[in-house]
Amino acid sequence: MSEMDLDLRPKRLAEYIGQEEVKRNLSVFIEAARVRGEPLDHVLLYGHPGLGKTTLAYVVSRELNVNIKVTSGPVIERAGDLAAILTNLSPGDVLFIDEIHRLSPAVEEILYPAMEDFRLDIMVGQGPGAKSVRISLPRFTLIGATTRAGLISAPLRDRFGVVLKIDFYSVEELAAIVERSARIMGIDLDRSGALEIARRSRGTPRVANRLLRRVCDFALVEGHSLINAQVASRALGLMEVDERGLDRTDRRILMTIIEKFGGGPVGIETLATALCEDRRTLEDLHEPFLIQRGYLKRTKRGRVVTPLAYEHLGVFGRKDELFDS
Ligand SMILES: Nc1ncnc2c1ncn2[C@@H]1O[C@H](COP(=O)(O)OP(=O)(O)OP(=O)(O)O)[C@@H](O)[C@H]1O
Repeated sequence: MSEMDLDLRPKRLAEYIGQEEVKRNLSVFIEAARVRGEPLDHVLLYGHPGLGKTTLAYVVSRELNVNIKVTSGPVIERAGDLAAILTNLSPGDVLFIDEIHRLSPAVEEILYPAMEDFRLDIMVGQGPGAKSVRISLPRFTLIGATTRAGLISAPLRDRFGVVLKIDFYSVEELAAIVERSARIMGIDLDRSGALEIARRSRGTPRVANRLLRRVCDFALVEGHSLINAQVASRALGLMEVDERGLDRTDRRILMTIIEKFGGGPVGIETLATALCEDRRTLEDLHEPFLIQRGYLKRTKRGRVVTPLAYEHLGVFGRKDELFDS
């Protein structure tokens, strides 16, 4: 992550835009932990990539006035890696594990007693001489993040006292995020420009800030000192982000289902192969947005495009047979 991203991150709960219910819940739990002088209960955050889960974990640690250690599921390969991280925490610290659903079963196993009783049971040595050693840990708060709560094993999920869903943002909230970022970056952006970027940001702050930067590059090269709706719209048009926020890949996904698979249903693996895209990219980055906006449906037999997709792409054909009869 670049320095810029870190600078744009809100530092306090009050600066974190949107997610009102999540913030309300967290502030109560944070306050209660503070009054009791105890660490915050373990928190599981779930939501699509780029919605600000990592940002929120930093905010929570700052509100608690403790250190945060950041890692991710795939990085912790062996039980020993996790043991090293846990034994280095100070009392009250936050441990943030991104993509927590990707922890290996062996690592998950040692995480359970660490979360529940703040102890580690590890095997030392091999063969008949091997013995289990118990180490007590400082009381810490685990914040786990995952793209889908369903990907997490039930025993792990049950050990989180607080489970919070981070949702897509509204256009108004994204406009506020873009305006805040523009202020920090010293960019002249008016309300119409902010709304134009927000509308095309697929409900996601990470996308909003990325589009803001690209629009800004465009304005610089074209010599516009102020970013308004017109400048933003032209720049986003050149980037092939359409007025409903679909990018080239989104349109390619819908078009491929229509042209190669008669509108669907088609399985995700087959679709990924036809598109030469990684299945995870499709599932994590494109599908949730297309489904949420009603362009795509997930059925038992695979993915199906909706009449809205045909309409948006200006394609006619199977639509009538499929949906109107
Ligand atoms: N609720 C918010 N309010 C204000 N700014 C936000 C908010 N959420 C995210 N941002 C901004 O959006 C930028 C992009 O978010 P970023 O990609 O860092 O999210 P993230 O926390 O890594 O997401 P996730 O962990 O959910 O994938 C951040 O630098 C931050 O400035």
